Parts: sequence; structure tokens; C-alpha cells
Amino acid sequence: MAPNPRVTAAFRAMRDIGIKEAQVKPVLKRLLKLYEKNWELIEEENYRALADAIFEEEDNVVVEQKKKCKSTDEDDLEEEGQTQDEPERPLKRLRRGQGGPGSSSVNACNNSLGGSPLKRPKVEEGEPPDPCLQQRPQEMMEKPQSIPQHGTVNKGKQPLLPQIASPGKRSMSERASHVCIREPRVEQGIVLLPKQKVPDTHLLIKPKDEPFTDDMFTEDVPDYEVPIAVIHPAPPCKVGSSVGNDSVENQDGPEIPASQSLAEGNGIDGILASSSERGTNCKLATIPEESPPTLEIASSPLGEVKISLSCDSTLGRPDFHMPSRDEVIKLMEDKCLRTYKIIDTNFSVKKLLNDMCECFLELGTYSTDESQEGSINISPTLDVLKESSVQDAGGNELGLCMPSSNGSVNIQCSAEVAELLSRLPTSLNGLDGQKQASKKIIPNGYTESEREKELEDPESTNSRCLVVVPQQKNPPSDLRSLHDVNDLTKGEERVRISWVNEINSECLPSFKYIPRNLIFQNANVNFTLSRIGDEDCCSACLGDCLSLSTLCHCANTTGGQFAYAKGDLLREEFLEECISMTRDPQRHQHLYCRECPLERPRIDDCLEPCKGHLRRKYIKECWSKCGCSKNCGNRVVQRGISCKLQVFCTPEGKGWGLRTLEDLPKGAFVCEYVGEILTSSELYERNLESNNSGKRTHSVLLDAEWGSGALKSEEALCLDATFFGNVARFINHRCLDANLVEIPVKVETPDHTYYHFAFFTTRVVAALEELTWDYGIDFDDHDQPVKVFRCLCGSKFCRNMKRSIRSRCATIAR
Ligand SMILES: C[S@@+](CC[C@H](N)C(=O)[O-])C[C@H]1O[C@@H](n2cnc3c(N)ncnc32)[C@H](O)[C@@H]1O
Repeated sequence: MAPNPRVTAAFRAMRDIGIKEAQVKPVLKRLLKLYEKNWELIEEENYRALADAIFEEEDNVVVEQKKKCKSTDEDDLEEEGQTQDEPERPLKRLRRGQGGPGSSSVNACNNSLGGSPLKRPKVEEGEPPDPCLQQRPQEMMEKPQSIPQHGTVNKGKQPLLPQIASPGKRSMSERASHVCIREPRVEQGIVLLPKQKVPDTHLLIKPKDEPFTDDMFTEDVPDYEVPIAVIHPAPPCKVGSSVGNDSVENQDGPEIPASQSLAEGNGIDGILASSSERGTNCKLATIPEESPPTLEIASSPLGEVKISLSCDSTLGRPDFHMPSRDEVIKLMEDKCLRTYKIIDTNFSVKKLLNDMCECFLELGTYSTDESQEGSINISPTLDVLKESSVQDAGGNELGLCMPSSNGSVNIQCSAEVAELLSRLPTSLNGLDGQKQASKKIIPNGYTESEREKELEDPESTNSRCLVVVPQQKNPPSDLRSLHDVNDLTKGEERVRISWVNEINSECLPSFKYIPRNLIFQNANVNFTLSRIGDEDCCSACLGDCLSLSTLCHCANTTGGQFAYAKGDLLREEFLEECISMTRDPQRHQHLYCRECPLERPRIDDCLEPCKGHLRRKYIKECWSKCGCSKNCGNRVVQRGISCKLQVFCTPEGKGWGLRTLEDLPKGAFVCEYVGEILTSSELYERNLESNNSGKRTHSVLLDAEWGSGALKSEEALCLDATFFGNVARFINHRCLDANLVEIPVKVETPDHTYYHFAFFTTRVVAALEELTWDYGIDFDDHDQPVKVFRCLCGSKFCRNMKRSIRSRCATIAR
């Protein structure tokens, strides 16, 4: 009989997290019986019930063994045996923990709207979802680039800690939240994320239920779709295989007793030490295990943290030889780069361990915080520093040693955290935020204001997870365009730009970040110096043109005044005029093309008349042919983004949006709209294609000075940030009273068709406010080339809302 694909899929899912078929088989059988062959219950949440049941079985075996050893009472043993025969329905665990949207959607609401500091609300079991966490509109959901993941990235001042677990038993996901490390057998493309969940759509297509027979258990796994993203952040430990010998079978020991690892918050031995205790005693956290692998973490009041990993899976293997420390590190780093798709080649295991030390101290320092729930216990009585003979590698140096006496492998790492702060890398993929976090772990040195400061610091966010690529059936090129958790610009900008999703499990859409416009194909943009005449530059200037007593040529091109005032801000008058042009275009001059490239021939082969182009004000910046310095006050846009920005998932359902993490003054440059430069015909073709495939494009038209003649369609330029773009592609629309205004900026060329499309603030913008601009959409124009969205801008001037009110009124009148 052909193997049941559901069985093979279950095997495969378990194999991906390092569980052997032999272990899976009996448990799966039992579960199927228990659930009356209801496969859905087993497959839910990527076989969580199955994995939980397997882990539970392991726990039970260990408990039983312990009891057998300790007790000689035959009767007691019998009783134990009976209790163990009765399996606990793992299903009930599925409702606990972090799986639901409620838990992943912490502190979303207030942030973008009210601008109040982020707080991590306590998500209670069964608590109804926050009403502000709406679904995204259909068109956003259709976005094909979105990469589902469950591990939401927390921008809050606290990492999203594991939810409380019952002390005795832990579910798979709870185990995953441990610092206990087992290298899962992940497929190419899988990268670990904390708390991921595979959406149903990415599970195997389920055939109808088939009878469950032993024939189903066959090695002959048919070539079904592999479940996408087998994402269990840090499944239980198996250090040995990654260190000594790749082929070493997983000889997992029993799991860490939950009472010593995940706190319920009360009633458990080894509860968190109070802050006063921390000041006086040597505080030690230990996650002892009854058999290897063992993880021990120890800290001292001086901020010293030692981590010791022991794995005895090599015990009894005659062929085992002790590899060198460097070999192990090298292999581990290769694995990290290859398997977990950590893109930063500077990634280092030492740094990883270093960060682990810091995480520990950080969690320990937050012991009174409610978000401490579920963190590692500190056991004040055990002195692991002494007992585990952890070698202090001396000073700041991380020490890794592997005593080989009995074939066991022991990796130890210690760090003087306080001193290490200054040495931590500024860019360590997915980990560098720890440097920020570490500032607050210095005992007694952390204030609330620092916390809030950190909150606003993009570098402090999203730092608690590794990169981030759930396994997809994507080609490698897609993987390449995914973004560093901490900096979606991948170092392309002067500032780092983080992203955060506190609403749902979506990742950023896939696109390639570019800091400057690139020509797609036919756009005729000519940057040659020879095109810049003397009248278009200020070659005789020195230093800062804004400080000169006489205006230079660059000011002449903008009507004898610079657009900028001191401090990189726009002149108030200039800004107000630009705002007025956007908000009340009819009051301003328009130019009309004889043959408008935007108008396409209709049935009778006649062009529609030009609808007119606003004669915009533009900024002319000094550039390379000018004599002034790079710091000249008339060079703002070309210096790039300088404010702290963050991409976030909007709670109103607009998808991703951009917000500022610091207060911005009025007239400040925020960013440019960067993308591929296309001709209007090229964009038209793209739009046709994307409309057909239901995708949206992110494009803007460069039409500041059209209409002065007969512009050919290949001269009419657009920017499309759909595939290549910068952070501006995330700026959402707001009708009329947006806090950004777009202004054309000429930098390299006096060309009237090409210019930079730059955003400036229309008013003071408070930290955490969403940044928006008015796309200028006519929601009543149904002839638009791209599908118009239902506007959720929330402005009282919303043009789309008016339309819906109008149509409602019309309906009522009828
Ligand atoms: C340039 S993108 C902005 C970033 C986008 N939200 C995202 O997730 O990638 C434009 C798209 O965002 C959404 N959007 C922007 N402003 C919106 C608004 N006011 N109401 C609803 N959706 C909006 C629409 O789907 C629109 O097509």
C-alpha cells in the first residue's frame, strides 16, 4: 500500500526538528487513536501536538527512570506505570502560550496613533483580541511577496518573553524559548525565529483521511511539498552532533525540568532573586539536566556571566576524537551561515555566546518587571562558577574549552559583560541590538528614561531573534532580498532602519533595498557633467553657500532664494507654498501638454486631452560641479536619510507604514522616494502585468515640469519602488493633512524630466507618529491605471470617506 502522505509529512516535520522516526511512530499511533484519526488536530501548528506528545513521553520516561532508581517499593512502581499509561491529551497545550494573534500583537495600538510609549500589555489566556488589531484589507493580503512567519518582532522596550508555562510540563514552543540549543535538521532555507507559526496555507495539502495502518510507516517518502518553514525556534538540545561528528545520532537526554527553567512566577524553587539579593550575592542561574546536554548559566554581582554547554552524546563512541576549539567554532559558523541564512558573514559564534550572556543578565535585571514571566530562574544557592569548573578565560576574552576526559563535550563561555559593552560589534546580524539592551543591564544603573530612550532607538529593536527566513519554495534570489532584522537598508543608508510587526505574523515584503534611483532600461537620464552649464552650478563657491553674503547660481535657479534655511530645514515660506500646491492644486499654475504621454489612444485613435500638470516649486541643490563642501547647507537630500525611522505594521489595516522614532521639526527632510526609473510606457506595461496578476506596484510620476512642450512617452519618467526601492515605499497615504509633502529636488542634472522626489515634514512630527503623504489620488476616478485601495487614512478630510458617505446618501435618497 502506498505510504500515507500525512504520515510521511509528520515524519518529515519531526525529522526537521531532530526527532527520529522511531520516536515518532508510537506516539503518532497513540495520538491518532486518541484523536480518533482527526489528523487536523495533529497537523495543527505544524504538528505541535505531536511534538509535544513526543517531548512529554521523553519527560515521562526520565521521570520513570528516576523513580525506578530511587525507589525499591514494587507497589509504587506499579502505580507509576499505570499513571503513565494514561496519556494526557496534548491538545490542551495548544491553547496555551504564544500561538494566537493576541499574544503576538502586543503594544501595537498606542504606538503609531497616540505616540505614547510602548507598553507590553499582559496577554491573558483567552483574552479577546485587541479591537484595534484589524485584518489588513484584502489587497494587502493578496500581496504575494509577504512571507508569513509567526515570530513577530517586538519593537517594545522588552523582548517578547515566553508566556508562563506550568512548571511541570512544557510544550514544544516553550522548550524552544530556552537557551538550550539543539541543532535541528533544517532544510535549506529554514531560518529560526522565536515563536514562529506556520500558517495553514503553508502546510501540506491534506488529502482526505485514510485508514491508519502500519504500511503507512515507510521510508519511501513521496515527493510532496515540504511543509514550509518548520520553525521551532530552538528545539531541544543536541550539541554533540554539531560539534564532534555530524553523523552522531541524537541521543537526547531528558528534558530540563521546567521548574528550573521556566518560571510560573511563583511557587517554584529557585525563584528570581530580588534586586537587593542581586547586589550582594553571587547569583547563579542554572539549567541543570539530569543527563546531557547541559546548559549552565552563571552570573556574578559584578556582571560576569558564564555559560557552559555540555553534551555527552559522544560518550561510548570509540571513534570519537576531540576536535579543536577553532574547528568547532568554524563548523558552527558555517552552519549558521548556511543553515540559518545569517547573511552577515561577520557573524561569529563567540559573539552569539556573548549575546547570550547579556540576554541572561538583562532578563535577570528585569526580575520585577511583569514581562519577566517565563524567564530563566536564578537559583541563589548553587554556585555553578565553582561547581562546573568553568574556566574564566581571563579579562574580556571569551573562553571556550572542551575537556575531553570522558568523551563528553563541554563548551564554556564567559564574559565580563560590563567591559564587553564597549567591544560589541555595531553590526551583528540580528544580534547587535543586544548592545543597546546591554546598556540597561548594568546593575542599578538603569533608569526609566533610558528605557524610553532605548524604545525610540531603532538599534534597540528587533534584536532578539536571528534572521528570519522561514523556509519557502522561493528561489535563492528571493532569499537574498530579504532583510536584516535590525536594518532593512542592509547598511545602505547612513542610519539603520529597523522594522517591527506587532500586529500579525507577516514579514516585510521582498524587495531589494537601494539608496539611490537606478535606471531600469529605457529611461533617458543623463548625468553627464558636460550638461551642467556654468549657470547651473556654483563652481566658485567655498564652504557653505547658505552663509555667503551674495547668492550663488544654485539659488538663482530657484528664484533667487535658497529653499533651505539653516539647520537643514526648509524655509517656512517655501515649504508653505509647496504644501499649498499639494493641498490646493487648483489654486496653482498648471501646464498642459500638446500630447500628454499619460494619455493613451482610445478606440478612435485620438489622444485624450492633457489633464494638466502642476507647475511645482522645486529645490536645486549644489552638486559635484559646485565649489562648496559636502556639508553646504544647500545639500540636504543628497546627504541621505539622517532621522531615526522605523517600518512598522499599521494597526488600521494599511499594511506596513513608516514612522519616526524621534521628534522631527517642521520642514525637515525625511527621505527620498527611491526606485527604478522607468519611462511612462514601461510603467504602463508593468501596471498591466501587475493588475493581471493582482499585484500592486509602488510607483510615482515625475511630472514637475511637463507640459512645456510635447513630451514623448519615453521622456516621461516614473519611479517604481516595487522591486527595487528604499524605505519610502512604505509611506502610506493620508488625504490632505499628511505630515509629509513631496518636493522635487534637482541635484545632478538641470534636466526638467528627472529629479529626486523628496519628502519633508509639513509640521512638527512627534516620535512614533506615522509618516504619511497625500498620494493625490482621485478616489472618484475609476479610470486609474492601478486599482485604488479603500482609504483608511483616518483624516477628517478623507476623500474616500466622502465618497462612501456620498454614495450612502445617494442610496438613502433613492
Ligand atoms: C506605497 S505602498 C505603502 C506601503 C504599504 N502599506 C505596504 O504595506 O507595503 C501603498 C499601498 O499601501 C496601502 N495604503 C497606503 N495608504 C493607505 C490608506 N490610507 N488606506 C489604506 N491602504 C493604504 C495601499 O494598499 C497602497 O496600495
